[in-house]
Formats: sequence, structure tokens, C-alpha cells
Amino acid sequence: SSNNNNEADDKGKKSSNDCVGIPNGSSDYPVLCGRLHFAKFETSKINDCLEFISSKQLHQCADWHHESSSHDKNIIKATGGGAYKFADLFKEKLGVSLDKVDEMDCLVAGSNFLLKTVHPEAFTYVDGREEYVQIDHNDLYPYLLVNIGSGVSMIKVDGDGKFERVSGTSVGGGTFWGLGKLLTKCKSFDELLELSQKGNNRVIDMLVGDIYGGVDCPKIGLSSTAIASSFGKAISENKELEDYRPEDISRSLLRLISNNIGQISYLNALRFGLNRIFFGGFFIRGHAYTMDTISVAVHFWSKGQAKAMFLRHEGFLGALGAFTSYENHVAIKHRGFCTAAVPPAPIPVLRYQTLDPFHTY
Ligand SMILES: Nc1ncnc2c1ncn2[C@@H]1O[C@H](COP(=O)(O)OP(=O)(O)O)[C@@H](O)[C@H]1O
Ligand SMILES: CC(C)(COP(=O)(O)O)[C@@H](O)C(=O)NCCC(=O)O
Repeated sequence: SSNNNNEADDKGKKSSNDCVGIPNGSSDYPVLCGRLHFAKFETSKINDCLEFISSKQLHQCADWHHESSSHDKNIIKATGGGAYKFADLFKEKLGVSLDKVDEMDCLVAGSNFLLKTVHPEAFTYVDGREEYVQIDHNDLYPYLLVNIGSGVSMIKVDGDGKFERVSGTSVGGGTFWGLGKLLTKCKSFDELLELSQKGNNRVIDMLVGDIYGGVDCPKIGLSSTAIASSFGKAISENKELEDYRPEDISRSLLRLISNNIGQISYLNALRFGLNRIFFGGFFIRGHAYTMDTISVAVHFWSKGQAKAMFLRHEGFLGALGAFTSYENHVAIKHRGFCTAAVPPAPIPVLRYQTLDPFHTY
């Protein structure tokens, strides 16, 4: 893929060449080389996360910048509900204070950063094919950012730090995982997602054809194979939960939730006259059926006027936004554009070569 080609290009460069000087004229600043790594832990495994930070001494890195004063030490930027919920735990176990950064601020900062500095980042998913989108920096805003985590936030983004959370829905990733776990007895999210790949939603979903006796319904623009009612077949059959295959249940559930999110996203895009919708959040997991369902929903309801795009670093928007909020510690640049300048201290520029969402230690 073009993604791999670009990464190969990056890696192929000599790192010494990569790090000297800044083409935009700010070469007074020292340039440090580095690479951002992302590691993720389920909330229930927070102790593994603490253990990981401790074993790699990551919490000691807060004072790596030579300008930081002693009271800056052992402060880590953190965002999301966990920044509140686990503040005491971090203090107790690691002696670290969490500096809370607003979740929506971070989502938007992370998304803007990725869209402006990382290529390829955003892609469309049409007919089973990912196609990377060239982002025009002068024509990025406004757009709708839809973050599908446990719940779903929909944010109208008008610029750097200029945004409004215009909507949301509680039917999100937590719903798929929670309901799916109850209905299929799956032990992990990955297992549930994998099951969906082998399922057939028509076993459980009521189609237009089931209602109309096998024919299309052209007057209301619906084909016989369109879903009339998600899970609707289950009411008309004398079947118990055990009579359905977990594969089919998982597929119907994934379809229901993805379709619903696509539709609500479209409605919000319509409310504000937006035609670009970027989707992020860990629910997506680069999963073909999820992205296809969301794309088809947006395309269908907007009659092709709005475009659904997905972010390669889907689940790391907030974390990246929190990281970039270390404003006088670090400026990040990618391919020649330096962001953030906080005089009078010289700014070490952390230049990463690629952001690798799948890297694990
Ligand atoms: N390995 C996984 N374990 C648990 N949930 C996962 C996993 N991979 C993806 N998910 C999905 O990601 C959702 C959480 O998304 P995330 O972006 O991390 O949001 P939050 O901020 O709510 O934690 C879960 O509800 C689930 O649908
Ligand atoms: C409360 C939240 C912002 C928390 O973010 P999350 O951890 O789900 O990523 C999110 O779950 C959400 O937007 N829920 C939907 C609430 C609503 O608008 O109905």
C-alpha cells in the first residue's frame, strides 16, 4: 500500500540528515530525533499500565527537558475520564501527578495535528478499498469529527482549538462490546469482532423483502435487501437466543451500531452544512465491515454529498492531543513544518519519522 511505501521512504532516510536544521528557517532551535510509540491497555488492566510505565521508567521522562523546573517533574499530561478516575492511583503507585487536559480539546488537537502533519493519515473506505485522502491545509475546516469510543462524541471543528461538541450518542463501542458479550458469551472484543466476520446478518435482521414479500420498495427508495428492522426477525420466529449463531448475532449488532452512528453523523453534518466527516476512536479498529457500514450509511443518507473518512491513528487522538499540549517542552514536526513555538526558551524539536499505531513493546 502507499502507506507502506511511505513508511519505507521514511525509514530509508539517514537519521542524521533527517534531524539537522529546520527548512522553515527556525534552525536556531535544537532538533532532537525521536519516534512516538503508542501502547494501549484496557481500562480494566490499569495495573498493567502502571507496571509498564514503571518498568520503563517513563514517568521519569517528564523532566527530560533541560528547561523544566523541579516542580514540573513527575507531572504527566492525561486526558479522558481516566485522568480523573485514576489520579489518586497514579499518585500513590508512581508518585506522579496527572495534569488533566480536557478530552474534547485533546481529540480536536490530535485530529488536527494528524490531518495537518501526517501523510497518509485519512482514508476513505469504498467497495472494500482504502484510499488515502490528500489533505489541503488551506481547506481543512470545517469538518465533523466523530469519535467512537465507549460512547460517541460528534464535534464540529472550525480550526485549531476552535470547535463545538454538537452531538453524541450513547450507542457506541461500549454498546457493541457490552451487548455482544451478553448475547454471545465472547470473552474478548477481538473475539467478538472476529465472529462478526463469519456471520450473516440476514438471519436476524428483518429485511424490506421480508415485509414486502420479497420485492423491492422503490417508492420509498428501498431495495428488498435493505434492513427494515435490525434484529427484527427474532420477534417473528419461535427461537431462543441459543438457536442463533453467535457469528450472526455479532454481525447484526455491529451493523446496527455502525449504521446508526453513520446516520447520526450524517444528520449532524447536515445540520451544519459539513461534507467531510472524519471518524476516530477504538471501536473502529480498521475493521472492514465497520468502515464499510459507516461509509455506506453516510453515502446513502447524504446521497453522495458527504464523505466518510477514517483516521489511521483512530484510537490515539486524545493521547496525541495531550502530548502536543506539552507546549513548552516539545514541538513536533513532520516533514518540514514546525509547530508550536514558545519563546524565550529554545525548543527541542522532537521529530518523529512515523507514528506507528500498531507498535507494541
Ligand atoms: N481490545 C479491545 N478491548 C476492549 N475494547 C476494545 C478493544 N478494541 C477495540 N475496542 C472498542 O473500543 C471501545 C473503546 O474505545 P476508546 O477509543 O478506547 O474509548 P474510551 O475513551 O471510551 O476508552 C470499546 O468500547 C470497544 O468497543
Ligand atoms: C462521555 C464521553 C464523552 C466519554 O468519552 P469516551 O470515554 O466514551 O471516549 C462519551 O462516552 C460520550 O460522548 N457519550 C455519549 C453521551 C451523549 O452525548 O449522549
